Parts: sequence; C-alpha cells; structure tokens
Amino acid sequence: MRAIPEDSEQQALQLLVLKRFGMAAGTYALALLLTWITVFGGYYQAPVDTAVIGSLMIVVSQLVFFWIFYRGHNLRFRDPSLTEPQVLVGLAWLTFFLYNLGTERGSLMVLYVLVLMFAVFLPPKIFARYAVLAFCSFVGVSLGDLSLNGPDEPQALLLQASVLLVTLVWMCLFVGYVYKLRQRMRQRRYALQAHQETLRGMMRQLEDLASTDELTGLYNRRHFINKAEAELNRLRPGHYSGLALIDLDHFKRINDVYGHATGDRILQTFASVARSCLRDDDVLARYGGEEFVLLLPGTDAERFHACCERLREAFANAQPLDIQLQPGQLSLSVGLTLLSANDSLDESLQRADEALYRAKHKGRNRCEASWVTVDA
Ligand SMILES: Nc1nc2c(ncn2[C@@H]2O[C@H](COP(=O)(O)OP(=O)(O)OP(=O)(O)O)[C@@H](O)[C@H]2O)c(=O)[nH]1
Repeated sequence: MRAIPEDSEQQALQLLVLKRFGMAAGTYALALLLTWITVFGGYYQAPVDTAVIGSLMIVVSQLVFFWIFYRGHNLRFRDPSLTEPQVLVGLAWLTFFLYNLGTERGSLMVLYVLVLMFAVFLPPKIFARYAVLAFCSFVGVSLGDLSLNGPDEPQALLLQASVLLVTLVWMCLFVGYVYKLRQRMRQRRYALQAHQETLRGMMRQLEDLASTDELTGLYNRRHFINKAEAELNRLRPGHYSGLALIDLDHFKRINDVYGHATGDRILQTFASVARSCLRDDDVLARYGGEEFVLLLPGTDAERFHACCERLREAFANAQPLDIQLQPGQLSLSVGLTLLSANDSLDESLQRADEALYRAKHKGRNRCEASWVTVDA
C-alpha cells in the first residue's frame, strides 16, 4: 500500500475498510451479472446502451473508490469507510437500473435492501434518511413510468411500494436496535478498559512492593539478583560491569548507642547519599541488614574504584538530621570486583565478599578490590 498510515491502529483500520470495500465491490459484480441477465433474458426494456452506461457507472465508481482507499485519502474523513457516498452511489445506480428495467422492476426492488445493508451501522437517523431516499426513488421512478406509459397495473405498483415501505420501516427499527446494542457494547468496552487500567496499576504497585526494600526504598536482594543476572547475560566479551558489596562499619555500636530507630535513619541516610552519588542506570540494593550491593554497568576498574571512593567519602561526610554523631562515626567498607562475560554471579559475589573482608580486616572505612575476572 502506497499511503502508509501513521501507526498500527490506522493500518488495522485501513485493512478493515479495504475488506468492506471488497465486499461492496463483490456485490457490484453480482449487480453487473444481474444487469446482463435481465438484458439477455429480455426483461430489460430500455436500449442496451443504457445497460452499458449502467455497467460503466459501476466500474468507474468502484475504480474511483478503490483509488481513494488505495491512496489513503479516505483517512481524512470522519468515516474512513465512506459509507454514505458508497450508499448514495449504490442507490443512484439501482434507481437508474430499475428505471430502465421497466415493469419488471418490482421483482428486483429487493436490491434496495442489499444497498442499505451497507448502511446498517450508521446512526439510525442517517439510515432513515437513506431509507426514505430509497423509497422515494422507487416510487418516483414507478410514478414517472406510470405517467409516461399510462396506467399499467397500478395495483401492482401500490403493492410493491407497500412491501418496500414495510421492509424499510422494519430495517429502520432493526438499525435502531443494532445502534443501541453497539452503544451498550462500547460502554462495556470502556468499563473493561478502565478495569484493565486499574489492574495494571495494581500490578505495577505489587511489582514495586515485591522488588523494593521497605525501609530504604532501594531494590531488595531478590530483585538485584534478577537484574545482575540479566546484566551478566547482556555483557559482551571485553566489556565489564562493576560489582561491590558495601557494609556500614560498626553498625551494631550505632544501634547500641543511639537506638534501633536511629540505626534505621542512618540506613535511610546511606540510601539517599548513595542515590545522589550514582546514575540512573546503576543498580543499588539492600543485600540484608546493613549490607548493600552495587552494580555499575559498563565500567572499568579505575572508574569503578573512583565511584566507590566517592560514595565512601560522601557517606562519611553525611549529616543525618536530628542525630548528633561524633565526627568519623559514619563510615563504610567496600569490596569491589568486576563482572565479565561468562562470569558467574555467585563467584563474583564471593570475590566481592573476600575483598570486603580484607577492607574490614585492614581497619574499615576503605575500598578493597578483587580484580581477578574470568577474562583475565
Ligand atoms: N537499625 C537497624 N539495625 C539493623 C538492621 N538490620 C540489621 N541491623 C543491625 O546491624 C548490626 C550489624 O552488626 P554486625 O554484623 O556485628 O556488624 P557491624 O557492627 O557493622 O560491624 P562491622 O560490619 O564488622 O563493621 C546488627 O546489630 C543488626 O541488628 C535494620 O534494619 N535496622
């Protein structure tokens, strides 16, 4: 298709519209067949030229519609199916055909129903307008014929007009019913969409709850493991991510001296200090108790070490509100390592843990590294 709609929704709509056009074109093909059956069957009372004109009307009008749909010009209109113009063309052609058919037109007036079937999804008022047009066209053509050729079975005309009237009234009532049904279905769809939106929101909340540590608002251990595994799978050879275990020093002492609530506030202080030191892509999680774990995607030994040093210093200088701490009371130790492709998360955590142990052993408040990687 040459006219490319803006998004997939428009593409789906255009596909639907083209399918409907295909149905209309198929119906016109049958109409063409009928025209020539009446001609060859000897029922067609006008000169054959008029049948040729009628057939050309069908072919040309369908080519024009096809061109409009093919180029996507129909998308500019409120109803991209162009139902009303199509029904108008259908009614015009049918009236022309029935006029030329002569007295046999009564047996083919049912074709008005066929044309109006394409309008059943229009609002009832608009449908009724086309039903009235169809009725007036048929009666007008029949009366015109009557006045030109004299009264040829006027009772038959009355019967035909009555049958058409009853059929069209019934169709109008049916269209009203279909319209109400569709409105009800649309309302239900909106209600369903609203429910789905609420459910999606609840799912998001649940996911947040399941992946977040309540006290610090950082990711929890389970979520970190998932993220780290995903990062490991993404890592290409020759590229590294930093992994660090961070442990607050002498935290038991802080709890003992200032109380558990203050200890909690200091854990929260660490979380906010760390957030301000890190980028959005960095993953920081509470690993358990006063231990945290950090994953820095796409880094190297030097930059990762510098980042952890920055974090250590920022925490050492932090001043939690309403807590009177002695200078140097806040400190942390870090064990660093690098993750590389084909590494195992367990082994890299083990390396970071060994480095952390060394940092603690050497007097705390420092960063120690285990740079041995599987690439090395
Ligand atoms: N306030 C508070 N304390 C916690 C929490 N989770 C763990 N802790 C405490 O953190 C302390 C950790 O103590 P240790 O494992 O002995 O470590 P530490 O005192 O920091 O000593 P080092 O790590 O060797 O420097 C324990 O007293 C835990 O009770 C928590 O959520 N809130």
